[in-house]
Amino acid sequence: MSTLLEAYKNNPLQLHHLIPVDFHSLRAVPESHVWPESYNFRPSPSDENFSIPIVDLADPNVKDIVGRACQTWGIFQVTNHGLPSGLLEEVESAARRLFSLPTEQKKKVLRSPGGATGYGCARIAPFFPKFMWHEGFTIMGSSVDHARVLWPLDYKHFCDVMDEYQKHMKTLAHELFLTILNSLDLSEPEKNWAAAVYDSESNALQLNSYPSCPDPTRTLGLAPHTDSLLLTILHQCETNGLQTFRDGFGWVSVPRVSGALTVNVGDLLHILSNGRFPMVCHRAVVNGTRHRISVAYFYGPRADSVIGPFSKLGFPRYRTLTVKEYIGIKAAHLGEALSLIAI
Ligand SMILES: O=C(O)CCC(=O)C(=O)O
Ligand SMILES: [Fe+2]
Repeated sequence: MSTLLEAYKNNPLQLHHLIPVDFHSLRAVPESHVWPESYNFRPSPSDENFSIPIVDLADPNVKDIVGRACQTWGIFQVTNHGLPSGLLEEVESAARRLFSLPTEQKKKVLRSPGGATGYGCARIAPFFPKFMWHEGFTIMGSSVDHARVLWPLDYKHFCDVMDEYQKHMKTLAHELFLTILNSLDLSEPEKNWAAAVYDSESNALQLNSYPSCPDPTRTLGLAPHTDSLLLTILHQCETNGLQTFRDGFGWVSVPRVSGALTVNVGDLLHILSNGRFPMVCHRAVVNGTRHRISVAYFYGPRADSVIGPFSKLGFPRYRTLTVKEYIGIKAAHLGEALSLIAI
């Protein structure tokens, strides 16, 4: 758990990068949130032969299918993931309840400048010239301290839903991680070692809110980034908005498939795979009429684990370092982090 917290403490944010504007009071997109046209928010024209893989986790060949999806795209959607029915709807409605609170109330649980949990702008904000049409709420472990402030008499339901969701995400993420390890050509000891050492410890649940926007073609919900840990499992609730960058093609939409979850490779898994799994640069666009919610679960290893390319995957492209060190480099350099550890 100390991973993210320590890295963030050393890279505190300024208040203007921490407090989202009151989106509901805006009738137009303010200059501060207008992004240059070079960001071109429209995805490349869709092509049926060029869409994100959908993987049925009950498929007997799941190991090969997931391995191929990680290598070709680094991002895929999963069905038959075993989440109890109703939990996806419950987490969405709990998130909506939070974001529909008055701004002054949400600010009572504002993330501290060097903190990791609570309400605020996306952590990547300082790396970009414009502000994002986004507000977020980050949970690591229990959400009870913040929920008690938000709903002094009625916080339990929110906490129960978040606990239950995290419990199921942890199980699913670990299963996916084992499937991915099995798909790689590793020795048995190396595989077993990785499965034990990298079992989830540094996890975070990120609730994202993208209020409906008067001019969605001029602003961005979440700027292009890669996720830092091993794997991310994303629930896009109701409204599309996620896009992923594909070399030689451009931005590709990741349309939501009802009941499916989106999985993407994070930086640490890219490093472990010695670059075999591509970096997954992605972003979120906003909607003109709908208030979009997404819920991201970040799955990562213990802070003190040492991470480096698996020895069977060729000459190492990255140096070996602790997870804590990598997260610190990412917090200070964002998109440059991987090149800073390249050999
Ligand atoms: O909202 C989305 O579709 C993307 C969210 C995301 O990339 C993140 O939380 O890291
Ligand atoms: Fe992300």
